[in-house]
Amino acid sequence: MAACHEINEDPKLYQKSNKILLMGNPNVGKSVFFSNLTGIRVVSSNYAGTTVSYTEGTMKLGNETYTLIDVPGTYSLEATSKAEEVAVRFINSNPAAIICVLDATNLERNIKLGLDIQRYNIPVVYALNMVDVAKRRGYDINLRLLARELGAPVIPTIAVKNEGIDKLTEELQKILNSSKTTCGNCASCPGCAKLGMNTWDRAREIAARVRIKTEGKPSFLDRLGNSMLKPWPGIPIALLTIIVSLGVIIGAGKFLQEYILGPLVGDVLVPFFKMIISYIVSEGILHNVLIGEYGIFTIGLEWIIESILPFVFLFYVVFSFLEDSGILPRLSVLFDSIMRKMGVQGGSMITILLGYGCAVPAIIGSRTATTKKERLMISAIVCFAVPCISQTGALISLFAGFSPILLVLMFLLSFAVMMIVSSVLSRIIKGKVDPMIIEIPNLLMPNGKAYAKKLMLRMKNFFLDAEVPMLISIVIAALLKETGLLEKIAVYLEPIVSGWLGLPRSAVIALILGIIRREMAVAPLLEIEGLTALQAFVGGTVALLYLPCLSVFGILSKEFNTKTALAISLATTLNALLVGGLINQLAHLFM
Ligand SMILES: Nc1nc2c(ncn2[C@@H]2O[C@H](COP(=O)(O)OP(=O)(O)OP(=O)(O)O)[C@@H](O)[C@H]2O)c(=O)[nH]1
Ligand SMILES: [Mg+2]
Repeated sequence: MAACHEINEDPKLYQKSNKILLMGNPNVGKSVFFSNLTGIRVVSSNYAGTTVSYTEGTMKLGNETYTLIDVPGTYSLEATSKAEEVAVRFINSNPAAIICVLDATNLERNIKLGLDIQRYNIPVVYALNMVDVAKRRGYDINLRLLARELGAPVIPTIAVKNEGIDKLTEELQKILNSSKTTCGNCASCPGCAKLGMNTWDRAREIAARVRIKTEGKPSFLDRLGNSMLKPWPGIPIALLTIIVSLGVIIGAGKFLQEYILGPLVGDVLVPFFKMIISYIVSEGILHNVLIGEYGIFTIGLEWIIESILPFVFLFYVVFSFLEDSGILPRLSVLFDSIMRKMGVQGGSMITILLGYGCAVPAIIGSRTATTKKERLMISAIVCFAVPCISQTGALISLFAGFSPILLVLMFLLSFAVMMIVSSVLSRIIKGKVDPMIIEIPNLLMPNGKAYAKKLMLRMKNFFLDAEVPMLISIVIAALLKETGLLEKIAVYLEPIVSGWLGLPRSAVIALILGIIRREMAVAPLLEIEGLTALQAFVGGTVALLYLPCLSVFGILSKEFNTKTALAISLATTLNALLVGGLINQLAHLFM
């Protein structure tokens, strides 16, 4: 999903009239509301900081059309991160109204933000979301009292089930049509009467008054959620989660590859396209680009559908479950001390894990980091040592012909590189990393519909954003081969490719195409006959550590600057060639 989290900061949007802002603390359900109200699918996950830039959509209320904006979550209106800066900029941009989403299970800090927003004198309606989880935890909320304190309507909602949305839009319409704003300084409403009081104290006091305890025992999910935070049984559960996740991705992926997609490609699709295209296009370059050795309909289908797709699909099946259940932030707490050794805080683990899907959303996701140093550290770690899932799929396919131990060794090697690179960078990069601040969300059973929609969104993004550049790189491969250019380039790179890395000369194409897409640094190796286990390992190592693809280069330039993107690209390439070459040379020395 190369560019699926594309950010689009259009300054004109801040000036637009008729804006309605969806605001609130992180992880309260704003993006689910946004999808429900606009019909536009955006990613929502059960941890703070899913939306780090905004998304806009249109929404009709009566005869009026409004621009609804999914604003990044914010704990306060004093921006402490890049994502929060966006929220503050929006509230100061003269919106027509705000839908402030409150999490019923975290009343104090949600009411605190609600009170802060109240002071802006903008028409607001509060959605008290996650009332189902509050009920599970054994309490209700006195809505009338809360509405009185906040000086605006409060509507109970369960966003994932679309409950309460109609009532919410009805109230929204009413407040937009009335001239009354939330709270001026009227001295008669409870809010203004207590204006002198510290907002935190007021929020605490209101939360205590509106919460009504209904029944005793916490549910199984709440008890499990709490115990997962302690080393016992948290660490065994975490390890089991990791093993099961990898087992599903690799095991089920190989099954899909071997028994379903492999035969589909090899026995049905490739012969079918070969037959049709041979009939239409006669021998020549076009014929070879389409169905030749590096043809789109031969190798393209094989690499994309057979070697990569099963792993991408299963990665998102597993990862989306981990995201929506609230397991990931719990893993971050348990692994905080390891992450600290790498010079980042535990919470950044989620962002780095995102990189195992694709580096682009991980780099954008680093916007939630509270210091520039941490943002740079996360982005660099992802570029240096985290393979994207397409590349992992290609690596699994490459090592399938040898031993699964190679795959384990490759991942151990990437962790070692990650530790070394991060400890060096944490010394080089100036600045500081804040102590861990991570919000632990409720443990949730993912909502089936929301989960399926997210999976579909991610697969759609994979096909649109990742596969187009991959097809382009296959065309380039075919052209390089057909025009004889590949041979000419290979001569220049031979000392590195064959001399230093010990790879066959034809592996040069992997280094060229790897610039466009990460998995393309591996895929051509699948086609080389007679590759030894050592060559496969060295080739895989170079590919894994090699420079990030073009989309990553683009996002690094955008999020930081071109100098940073160039520095990271150069450093990763040198590192890849150095480590790959050393493995080859040492292996020859000892074997
Ligand atoms: N049980 C339950 N889950 C909900 C409800 N609303 C949202 N969720 C889940 O809560 C999680 C957070 O939802 P998001 O829409 O990503 O939250 P957000 O406010 O956009 O979060 P940020 O983008 O991080 O600020 C997701 O896993 C949703 O599926 C609800 O009413 N009940
Ligand atoms: Mg969101």
